[in-house]
Amino acid sequence: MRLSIASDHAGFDQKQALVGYLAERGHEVADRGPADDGRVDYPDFAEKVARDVADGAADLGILVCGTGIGMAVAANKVDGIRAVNVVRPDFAALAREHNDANVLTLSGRFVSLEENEAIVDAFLSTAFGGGRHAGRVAKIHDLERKR
Ligand SMILES: O=C(CO)[C@H](O)[C@H](O)[C@H](O)COP(=O)(O)O
Repeated sequence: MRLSIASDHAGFDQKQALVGYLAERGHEVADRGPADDGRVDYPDFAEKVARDVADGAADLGILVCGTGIGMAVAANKVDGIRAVNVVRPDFAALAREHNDANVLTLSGRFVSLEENEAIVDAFLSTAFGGGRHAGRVAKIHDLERKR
């Protein structure tokens, strides 16, 4: 799978670890930064990953900040993005199956790396269910045209 990943300073250590974790599992990983743990603003990095996904350069995106909340809020401002902030694996699977979520945002400060790896595994291994969910996802995108 082609993945785009980024963080802010609060998610940097886990982002670095996840890049290796995902590459070891055969994914093509585009690390969109930052390159060190210096203080940065999460919207700048959320936009990079969100645009990779929205433009089709990546299949799915992963963002890590302190809570994952700021990254989700920012990424969802890009048309076509359905970013979800997830702290448990079953929610990650449901976000893919029901919501066709295309960006996963993680907490680097409140969730362990091992837990986040399990969340990522669930997210990447679950397909969109379609069916009754497809019309609901289409209605989400109708909202973009009403902005
Ligand atoms: O946006 C966030 C909270 O919703 C992220 O967790 C950020 O990483 C956090 O705000 C960064 O905080 P800091 O005090 O500037 O390190």
